Amino acid sequence: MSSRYQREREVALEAVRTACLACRNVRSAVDPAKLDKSDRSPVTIADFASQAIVCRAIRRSFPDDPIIAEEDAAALQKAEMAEFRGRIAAEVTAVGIEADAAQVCEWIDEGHATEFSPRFWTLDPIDGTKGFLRGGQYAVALALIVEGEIVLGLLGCPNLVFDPDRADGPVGAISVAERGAGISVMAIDSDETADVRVSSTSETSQLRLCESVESGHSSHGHSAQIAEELGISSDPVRLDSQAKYATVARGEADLYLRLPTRPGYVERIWDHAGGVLVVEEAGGTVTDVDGKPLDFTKGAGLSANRGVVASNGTAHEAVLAAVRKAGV
Ligand SMILES: Nc1ncnc2c1ncn2[C@@H]1O[C@H](COP(=O)(O)O)[C@@H](OP(=O)(O)O)[C@H]1O
Ligand SMILES: [Mg+2]
Repeated sequence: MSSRYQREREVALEAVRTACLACRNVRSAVDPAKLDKSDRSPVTIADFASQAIVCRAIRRSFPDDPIIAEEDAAALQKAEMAEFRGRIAAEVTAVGIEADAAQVCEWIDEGHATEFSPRFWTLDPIDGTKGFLRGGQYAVALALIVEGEIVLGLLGCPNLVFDPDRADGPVGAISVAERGAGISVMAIDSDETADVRVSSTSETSQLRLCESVESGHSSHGHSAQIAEELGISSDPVRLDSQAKYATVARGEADLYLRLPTRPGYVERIWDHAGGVLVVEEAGGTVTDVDGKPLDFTKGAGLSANRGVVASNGTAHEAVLAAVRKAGV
C-alpha cells in the first residue's frame, strides 16, 4: 500500500495501540473509577489515560498540529481529585510512559482545540464509555483531517474479535485506513494483519443492521420502521462505539444507522471521523440521514448534518429512501 502519510500512520498506530493497552489494564482492575461529567455522561481513568497517551505522541511528532479531543483536564485540577490524578499517571506509567500527575494533565489538555484548521487531529480516547463500563465494545478513535478531508482514520477496538470467522481467536483489532491507500486490520497483541472489505449484499431484506445499545443515542423506533420498510426480519445487532463502523467495514454487518433522537443534537466529529474513513476505504459509503456527506469543516460538531447512515455502498440509496419514508 503506497502511503502519503507514512509517519503519521506509524505514530498514530503506536499511540492507539498503547492507549488500548492502558484501557484494558483499567478495565481489568476492580474499579475503573468513574466520574460523571457536567452532561452526566461517564468518564473514567482510562478515558484520561488514553487521551494523555495519544495527545503526547502527536505533540512530540507533530508539534504544530491542533488536536480536537473529547476530554479536558479541568475537572481533574480540583484538590479532591489528587488521588484520581495519581491513578491516571500510574496507568500511563504502567504502559511504559513515565509521567507524574501534572504532566499527564498537560498532555490531556493538548487536545483542547475546538476550531477547524487546515490540518488537525480529532480524538475520542474512549468512544462508548458506557460500553467500556459494562464490559461491551468501546474504541480508541483517532483521525487526521486535512483541508476538511479525513486522510487517516484509526479505530482501536480492544474487545472486538480480530477475525469474525474465528470467534475463539484473538480479541482486539485496530483498523487503520488511509484515504486512497486502503484499510488493514491489525491484532492488538500480535503482528497478525488482515485485509477487509464490506459485504456485497444488495438484497435489502438480507441486510444485517447494527445500531447503538443506547436508545438515547439513536432512535430504535425509527430503525425498526426502516427495517420493516426494507423487509429485514432479523433483529438489529446492538453494540457500543465506533466498533459499529469496524463491523460494517469487514462485512460482518451491512448497515449502521444512527438516527437522531431529538432535533438539534449535533454529532461530535470524534464520534465519527475515524470510523467514516474505515468504512469508505473498505468500499462502503457514509452519509447523513439526508444523503449528504459528513462535513468536517465546522469545528467539533457535525453541525451541517443530521445522524449517520454507513453502509456497504451497494444498498445505500435504497436505505436512504427507507429513511425518508420513515420520516426521520
Ligand atoms: N443524544 C445523543 N445522540 C447521539 N449521540 C450521542 C447522544 N448523546 C451522547 N452521544 C454520543 O454517543 C457516543 C456513544 O455512541 P454509541 O451509542 O454508538 O456507543 C458517546 O460517546 P462517548 O462514549 O465517547 O461519550 C456520545 O458522544
Ligand atoms: Mg465518543
